[in-house]
Amino acid sequence: MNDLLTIDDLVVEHRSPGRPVVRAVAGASLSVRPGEVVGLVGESGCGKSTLARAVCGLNPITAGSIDFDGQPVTPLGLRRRRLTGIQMVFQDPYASLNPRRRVGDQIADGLRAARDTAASPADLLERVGLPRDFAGRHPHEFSGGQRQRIAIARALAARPRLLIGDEPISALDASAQAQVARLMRDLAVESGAGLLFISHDLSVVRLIADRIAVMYLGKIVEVGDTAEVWANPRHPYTKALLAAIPQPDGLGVLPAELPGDVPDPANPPAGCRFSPRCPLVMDVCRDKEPDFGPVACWLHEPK
Ligand SMILES: Nc1ncnc2c1ncn2[C@@H]1O[C@H](COP(=O)(O)OP(=O)(O)OP(=O)(O)O)[C@@H](O)[C@H]1O
Repeated sequence: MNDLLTIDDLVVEHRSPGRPVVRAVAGASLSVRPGEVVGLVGESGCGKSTLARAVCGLNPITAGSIDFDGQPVTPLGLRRRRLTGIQMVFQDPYASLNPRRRVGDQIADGLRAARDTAASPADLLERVGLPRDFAGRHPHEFSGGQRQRIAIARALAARPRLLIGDEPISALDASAQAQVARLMRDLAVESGAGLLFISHDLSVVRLIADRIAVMYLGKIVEVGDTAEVWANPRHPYTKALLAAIPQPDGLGVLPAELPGDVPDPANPPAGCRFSPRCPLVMDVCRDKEPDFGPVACWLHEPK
């Protein structure tokens, strides 16, 4: 099946006056097929949001390309973006929903964008597991999990072919996290849309994703089928992320044997970006960047 989304060697830089250029995405490649759920994981600051925003046309591309449905994605206005069939669900549903408007009216915006006259906001609320009569209420009347369901209903109303969740569960209570993640997966798959699900929480991504892509300092360092990556992580960074999961004080915390913080993307290390923190570092790692997939590590160079 053809890809719905193809990201090829994407570079996205942030430039602000008087500050060094931040290469937040530094040559990342990734694809999503229709009906496929791809989980994008990595620590805070590794460039996940910048990548997602570039896919939506919200961040200009410095180099490389993004194709959606065979067409290049370029920075677009909101109206055009709706028409392209990409919808995003953000981390904080309270910030992304308008507090002054009834939720039914906000969902109706999406239905209008898709020129959908058959469905009603109440139908969408039902699809995300909420009572139909919530349509007349305002966002502040709901819990975080309910608000995120409303944001998902609004996104779905526009009939996206690609749904992007940018840390959509990280602001929710633990009890709501897996439910909301599963809901996004079920609704995307049911409608044949692709889902790019961004999270620093590998254990939730494991529950819903067909494939996992691991990002480190602007690069995808490993991509593979979820079960395979989970059972046999190959990049030392993926291993470290997985090893961090059982820690009781939170997920995504690197284990003690991995030294140092994530380096500054404005001043990345030479060679492999992970080399200063890698327990298996070799000489070649400090000299040459491993610019290949599916595992960008000199220990796993393709033959
Ligand atoms: N508008 C901006 N101007 C300058 N630097 C930016 C801007 N937005 C992001 N950055 C920097 O780019 C890098 C990647 O940020 P990004 O938000 O994409 O990462 P992330 O993985 O999504 O992190 P988080 O999970 O914390 O949102 C970070 O170093 C961040 O400080």
